Amino acid sequence: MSNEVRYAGLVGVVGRPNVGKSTLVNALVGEKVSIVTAKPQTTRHRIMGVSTRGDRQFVFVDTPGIHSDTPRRMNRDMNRTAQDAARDADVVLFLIQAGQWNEEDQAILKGLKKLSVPVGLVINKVDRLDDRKELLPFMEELTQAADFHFVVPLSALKKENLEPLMDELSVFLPESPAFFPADQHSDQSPQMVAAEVIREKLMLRVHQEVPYALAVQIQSFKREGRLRRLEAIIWIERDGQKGIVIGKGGQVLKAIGTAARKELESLWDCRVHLDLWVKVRAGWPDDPRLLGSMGIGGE
Ligand SMILES: Nc1nc2c(ncn2[C@@H]2O[C@H](COP(=O)(O)OP(=O)(O)OP(=O)(O)O)[C@@H](O)[C@H]2O)c(=O)[nH]1
Repeated sequence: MSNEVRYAGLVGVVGRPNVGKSTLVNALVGEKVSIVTAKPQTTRHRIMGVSTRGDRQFVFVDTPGIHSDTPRRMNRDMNRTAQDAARDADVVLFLIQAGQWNEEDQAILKGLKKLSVPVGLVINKVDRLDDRKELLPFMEELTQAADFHFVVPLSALKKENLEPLMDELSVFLPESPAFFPADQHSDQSPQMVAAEVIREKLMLRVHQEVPYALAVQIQSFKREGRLRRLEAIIWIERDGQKGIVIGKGGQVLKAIGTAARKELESLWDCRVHLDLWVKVRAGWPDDPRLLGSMGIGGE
């Protein structure tokens, strides 16, 4: 049997922040392509995860959470990316959390109804329900609210019920040659991966003290045989945040650097030398040039 790809398409993944979009894409693709933290709004780039199975290739467009209020430029850019992703897709997965339905979900559904793209509903985090019988009335209510092409309850975290979702999705892939080689799982450059991994380690350690106002820019990236040498800048908004990110005697920054280096070494299977610098630029979330250089929107 030939394994050549005959059907390939884009699967948009939308949903309010923190419903588990990144976790789902990572689980479906089978490796970590998008960073996951417990803090909402961690996904900024339009990251693709690619899964090739036999003659079918699924390209997941893992979008930032769609937000209803958008006071700052960064959020506006994120919103636009999310909507573009949904419009370009062959099929859209609308993620919600089991047992929860709020105004944000409602607003996203309203936006999706305007698109002429088929939408399937994914009810994630079913493992958090005390009693799975609660799912039935919840599913019934939602299927009355909209005409979804399919509804799949699952747990992205526990990797439960993922196969039925892939079966549903495969019907929507148009006839097309592959977009990516079968062994490729992501369209991200190593620089983007490095920036995301560093930002994940940062968020895990300092997000309570420095909410959102953090960005990572890779300043230089060099390959020297089996070593990759990176210099990265951590941008913060205020001088007062420097101490938090650096920590007493540089301890916090050192821990972040070590954690990021170890993860990159295992991802890339080579040695990594990582230098981190902390710099202040007031108002960076409103600076289109800086955002553009980090791959977040920009004009
Ligand atoms: N219990 C449980 N937790 C989950 C499940 N899926 C995701 N989570 C958790 O929910 C949190 C948010 O997951 P993400 O995948 O980052 O959510 P997201 O929708 O991509 O979030 P944004 O990037 O902010 O848009 C993380 O702490 C995940 O571990 C699930 O099936 N069950």
